[in-house]
Amino acid sequence: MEIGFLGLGIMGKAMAVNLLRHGFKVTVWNRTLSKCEELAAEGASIGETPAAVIKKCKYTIAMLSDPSAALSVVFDKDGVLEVICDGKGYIDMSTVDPDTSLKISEAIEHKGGYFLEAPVSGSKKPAEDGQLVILAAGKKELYEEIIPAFDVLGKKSFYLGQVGNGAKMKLVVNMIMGSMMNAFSEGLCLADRSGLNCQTLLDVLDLGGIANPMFKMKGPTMLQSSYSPAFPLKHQQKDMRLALALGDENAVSMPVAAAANEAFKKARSLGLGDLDFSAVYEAVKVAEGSASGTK
Ligand SMILES: NC(=O)C1=CN([C@@H]2O[C@H](COP(=O)(O)OP(=O)(O)OC[C@H]3O[C@@H](n4cnc5c(N)ncnc54)[C@H](OP(=O)(O)O)[C@@H]3O)[C@@H](O)[C@H]2O)C=CC1
Ligand SMILES: O=CC(=O)O
Repeated sequence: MEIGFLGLGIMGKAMAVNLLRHGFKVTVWNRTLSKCEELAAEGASIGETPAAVIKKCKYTIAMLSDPSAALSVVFDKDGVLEVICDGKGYIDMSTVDPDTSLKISEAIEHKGGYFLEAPVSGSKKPAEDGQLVILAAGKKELYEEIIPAFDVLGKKSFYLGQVGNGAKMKLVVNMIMGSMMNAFSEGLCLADRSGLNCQTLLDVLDLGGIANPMFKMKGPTMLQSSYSPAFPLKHQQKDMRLALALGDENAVSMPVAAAANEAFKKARSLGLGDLDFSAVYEAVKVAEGSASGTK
């Protein structure tokens, strides 16, 4: 199966490498074209534009930063829409809002192409290990045809029905994750400020009912203030913002998520947006520091 791949960031690069290592022929494109070289060394072909990739491949996957990137790659000059046609499939695995996905889906189907949204849960390591959880929605036939690739990229795929449902599911999951990361950061801060040993807190958490892989993986690096990006904080804040918009639309009150979003915004304003999302701990520490200073 020949697959096109648009977007070679943290996730896209790992996913494209996985496909190559499992015998897929892959043609890649990235806005910063130099990033394609590493993939070429793994055996990928390079497409000069998104349109060139679509032209060459029956199926093309996109893994881009946000709604504006996802729209730009489809609608701009030399974009997907210029050449997509009958019999071609476009699978957008970026985390975007349902409206963005729907806009892309309608434009592609209008040209005779097939569309699937398929955002993923799981970060850099699961992407490298082919252990993502895939949240697909859209054209069922395309979902069935692309399963061999999904089987390489993920440990489980869900087919969720109409376009928008994959985006919504992903935003709900990441809204919960971002809120948890904030509660965790506040807990670490409270333990520290009240004279407890934070490593002991991690050990206690890991043995109880709220043990989870995220606390286990991020806790030790957070205690070392080490935030090499697996999931960039700016993307987590984008997901909180999009989840809150979904809440607005459905009149769902989400005060916990709204507070978490503020903390991620604060972290961005401190220049932490390109670090891992666990760097929100630094923003929480700053907030707690100024609060205790005014006591
Ligand atoms: N990292 C993670 O743990 C996870 C991320 N996600 C989601 O996956 C998506 C990708 O994440 P990740 O790989 O971490 O992000 P990165 O920031 O590492 O990569 C973003 C990619 O988008 C491209 N891009 C950005 N803006 C544009 C634009 N205007 N036009 C064309 N291309 C553009 C970048 O190109 P360039 O190299 O030129 O900048 C790059 O290839 C995001 O939606 C994210 O929320 C989902 C699950 C986990
Ligand atoms: O979107 C991020 C993730 O870890 O999943």
